[in-house]
Amino acid sequence: MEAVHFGAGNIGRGFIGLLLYQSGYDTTFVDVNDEIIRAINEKKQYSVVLAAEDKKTITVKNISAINSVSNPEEAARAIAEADIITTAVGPNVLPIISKLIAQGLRERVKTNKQPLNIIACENMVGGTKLLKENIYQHCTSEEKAILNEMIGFPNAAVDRIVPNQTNEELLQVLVEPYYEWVVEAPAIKGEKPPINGITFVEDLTPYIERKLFTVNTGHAAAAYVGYHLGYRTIIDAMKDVRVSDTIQGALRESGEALIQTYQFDREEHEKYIETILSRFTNPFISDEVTRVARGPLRKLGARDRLVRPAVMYMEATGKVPVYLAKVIAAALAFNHEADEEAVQLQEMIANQGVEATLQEISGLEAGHPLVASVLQEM
Ligand SMILES: NC(=O)c1ccc[n+]([C@@H]2O[C@H](COP(=O)([O-])OP(=O)(O)OC[C@H]3O[C@@H](n4cnc5c(N)ncnc54)[C@H](O)[C@@H]3O)[C@@H](O)[C@H]2O)c1
Ligand SMILES: O=P(O)(O)OC[C@@H](O)[C@@H](O)[C@H](O)[C@H](O)CO
Repeated sequence: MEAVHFGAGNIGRGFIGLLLYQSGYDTTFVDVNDEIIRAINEKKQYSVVLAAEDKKTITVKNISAINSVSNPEEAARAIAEADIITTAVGPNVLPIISKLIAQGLRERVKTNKQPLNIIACENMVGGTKLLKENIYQHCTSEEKAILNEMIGFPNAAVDRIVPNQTNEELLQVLVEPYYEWVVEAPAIKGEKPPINGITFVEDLTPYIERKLFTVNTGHAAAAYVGYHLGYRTIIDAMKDVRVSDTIQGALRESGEALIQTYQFDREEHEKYIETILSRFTNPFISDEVTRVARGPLRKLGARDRLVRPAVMYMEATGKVPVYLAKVIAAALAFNHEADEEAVQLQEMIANQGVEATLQEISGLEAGHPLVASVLQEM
């Protein structure tokens, strides 16, 4: 079985690539980072180390890589022949890879009548849907009609903390032992992809929202408040009671919103929160706050981990969140110079003020009580 995976980064190598290998796939990574691409083609394997006491190491084999910028024809050919396509490139990159995928699918449908599934493994609601919409922008109505029959676009939720890597061996990747990959079954075309480790569900919405508004909301709280207080890593930030109190409060608020919206069992949800907090304090992982805080414009978006659970909380309880407002305020203050979105955010604030900036990024209308609550925390 042949897999094409876009993005040979942390999640690509440390999670999706590993599961594909363990399920019997030969994987072609498509990326733009020439150093990584050359290393994959030269070594033809890499190790995944589990961040736990025994540092269990798994060798991932049967891999190759293609540079989509210098060799798009070869990448399109791989897409044409693939049995599964996955991505872990970041939400902002999905529109960029869509033209190449459209080109590969166009070649594919001329000769290959097998159904194919494309799964975007990104931290967002509706990642594969967004990718599909972008692919379809490059297709004619006739092509779209054919793709509708042959290509499945299931949305997915992925969960595994994979920090930025600084290993002597370039391709080696350290990952937490925990993982969850949930895929929307009704959108699949043909047989379900035989990937060990995927949980197929009928309705993904509660799963992706529970993950994004608990794991990523809590993580963002640790990162933005931690950055503000001068911490470099998540684990160090978590030791500060001002950070841990804010996380607890933010997860109580997002938890209330999730429990009331999706009727999750309260006790089960509290256990889920505990598990997540223990993952943030895994002593074998050093995760930089700037990685977790990356892309504040995306993270302050209407459907992302801060504003959406805050609005859901207001809809569910009629109250304005306090802790989520604190985290949104800390996110607005994120000014890390190496982060393009942070630089852009600070320029927006300097030009038009905090209130107008928050409204523009989050889509909250003027006079929204959440805006006032955030401004109080600045
Ligand atoms: N790291 C985590 O803990 C984690 C966990 C769950 C989900 N995610 C999600 O997975 C996705 C990837 O995150 P990551 O941490 O692996 O990031 P990363 O930066 O480590 O990896 C992204 C990879 O995509 C490549 N890329 C960029 N532009 C490309 C293009 N045009 N074509 C092909 N490849 C391109 C980069 O070179 C890089 O290798 C994000 O959506 C993230 O939110 C990350
Ligand atoms: O990848 P982002 O930028 O959406 O979010 C940063 C982290 O919160 C994220 O990568 C987590 O480590 C991951 O979502 C855990 O499953």
